[in-house]
Amino acid sequence: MDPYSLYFEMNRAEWSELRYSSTPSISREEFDRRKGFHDRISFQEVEDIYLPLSRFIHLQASAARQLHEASATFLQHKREKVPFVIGIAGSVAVGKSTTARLLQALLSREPWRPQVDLITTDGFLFPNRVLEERGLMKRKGFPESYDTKKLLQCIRDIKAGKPDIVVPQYSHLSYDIVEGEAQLVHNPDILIVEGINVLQVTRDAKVFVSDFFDFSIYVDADERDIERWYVERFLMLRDTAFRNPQSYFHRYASLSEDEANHTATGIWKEINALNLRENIRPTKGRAKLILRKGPDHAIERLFVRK
Ligand SMILES: Nc1ncnc2c1ncn2[C@@H]1O[C@H](COP(=O)(O)OP(=O)(O)OP(=O)(O)O)[C@@H](O)[C@H]1O
Ligand SMILES: CC(C)(CO)[C@@H](O)C(=O)NCCC(=O)O
Repeated sequence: MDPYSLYFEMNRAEWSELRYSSTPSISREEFDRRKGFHDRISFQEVEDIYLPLSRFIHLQASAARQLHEASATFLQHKREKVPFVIGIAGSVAVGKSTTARLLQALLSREPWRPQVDLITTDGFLFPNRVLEERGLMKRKGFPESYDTKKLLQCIRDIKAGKPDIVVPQYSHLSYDIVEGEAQLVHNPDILIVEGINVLQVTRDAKVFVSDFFDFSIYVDADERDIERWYVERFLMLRDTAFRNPQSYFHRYASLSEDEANHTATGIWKEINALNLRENIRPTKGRAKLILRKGPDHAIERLFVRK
């Protein structure tokens, strides 16, 4: 079975042609001004890939709103604001957070000025205390390490338009849930849910997070490239965040480059690569859009569900 037969395949050149029908554009000045808007993403990448993508999602959201209005009129019900929910899945270190933050910024610039909120499923990991009790500290990111019931309830409530939904927060610095900290989601126009597990289904559940998605994206790349990005990020963190005594990985700050390489490769192989193969990559074919990156993070091919 060809897993891609359900998709329109487009290469970078074909996709980037779409930017000519994609308003509003963004100037170099605005791009430079909005630091943090793009992390390490190049202006070219935003112009060629992410502007048409924002436009494409805007189109999907508008169509969903129109359909909702038509249904409400037909049913003689008052129409309500229903958030358009987008899931972003993919491996650890493939660039989900970066893609999610950029899309959040671009979508909120669309002419209808939607309120776009972004949450990550990291906040639904069990706290380390629970993971330790259950012997799951080396299974962080695997399905059993998440409070999936709580995650489902939260997405369901947001999709139902309930106000002030509380999303727990995870800190990569302390490598744990931050007790007493929360993000409040107040009935946004668009909600982006980013996380390795957002397209997962389990045999024992009857409802899945993706049942509440209107659109979904899988960020894909060659496993060897993702491993390299993971190790590069680890090395970068060794020189920055790990230096902070509050960091769970503070002990890694004093590693030599070779030792850090070895440690990061070990964590990748023992935890994240296993999870990618067993639980994350098998969900790729459930996404409405697959973004396929090349070795330098540039998107080379896109697969859009027919
Ligand atoms: N488009 C891009 N261009 C250049 N670098 C990028 C791009 N996207 C991500 N990166 C880099 O790749 C690394 C991983 O990115 P990011 O943190 O967004 O991944 P993630 O999938 O959210 O990871 P995790 O699941 O571990 O939180 C980071 O060092 C980031 O700066
Ligand atoms: C929090 C997750 C699971 C997902 O973002 C990931 O970043 C993680 O911590 N994985 C466990 C192994 C590691 O430390 O990379």
